[in-house]
Amino acid sequence: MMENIIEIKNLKKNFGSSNFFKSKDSKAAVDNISFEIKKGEVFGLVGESGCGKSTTGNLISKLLTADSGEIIYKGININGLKGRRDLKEMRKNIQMIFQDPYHSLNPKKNIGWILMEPLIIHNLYSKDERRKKILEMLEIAGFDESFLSKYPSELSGGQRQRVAILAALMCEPDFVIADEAVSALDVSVQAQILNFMKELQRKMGLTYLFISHDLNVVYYMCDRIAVMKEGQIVEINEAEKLYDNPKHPYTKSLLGAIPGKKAR
Ligand SMILES: Nc1ncnc2c1ncn2[C@@H]1O[C@H](COP(=O)(O)OP(=O)(O)OP(=O)(O)O)[C@@H](O)[C@H]1O
Repeated sequence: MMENIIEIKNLKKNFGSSNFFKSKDSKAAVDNISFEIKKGEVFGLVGESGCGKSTTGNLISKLLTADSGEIIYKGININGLKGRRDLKEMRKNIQMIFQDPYHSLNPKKNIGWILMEPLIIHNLYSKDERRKKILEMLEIAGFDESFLSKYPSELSGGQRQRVAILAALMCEPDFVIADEAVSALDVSVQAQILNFMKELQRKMGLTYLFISHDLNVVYYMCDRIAVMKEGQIVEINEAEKLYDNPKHPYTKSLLGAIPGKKAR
């Protein structure tokens, strides 16, 4: 039995700012969801725009604070975590990759700086070791050393996303939340980035929460998939089973919207 790296229990987030303004039927963005992700798994979260996928990712990474529920990461409820040191340690171990590498990379800094920064923030390694680590990561991405002095504006969209991914992985997290990680890229580049993420997963023993509105992309990447609708999870199953034999009408309608279901 594989152990769980994360367990989500009855997680809830309502953006209504105060009880006074909250109408009775205001819907929670994340409405009492529960699921668990096993160590080494790629777990997909799929659903239409506005269903609460990003909010879920942001709650788990603690960019947002949940109203209620538990986020149990390696046995500890991080929803209740307040201490600065505990939070910092958690932020090292749980990293996010976002949709838009144009905005997530600092345009004024070169790639060497961008990859060095996380190591400095978390005070990891000596100077020499940092350089070694950066070169090691560059090699995995297929970049040579000259890349370090380049600026984000000199890179293609796919190269930028690779750099953003490397930056997220510099501190060797074990759990990575990828929120629409390939949605901003040309279709021709998407597969390369997905394969790159798979390769990194194998090499670094990562677990992914992979968020996307694109069921084909999720199917390609994931071991198990949760389908989200209006803040709730309506179905969770192994990717193959969910794709071939959807149970919930909403999953069926999502699949029905795919012109030609792709094989993986
Ligand atoms: N910071 C916020 N303040 C108020 N409402 C928000 C905020 N963030 C999200 N929402 C609302 O919460 C709901 C869920 O949004 P969320 O971004 O999580 O959905 P999503 O499935 O990720 O969609 P998308 O892919 O379009 O981002 C939406 O109704 C959205 O308008």
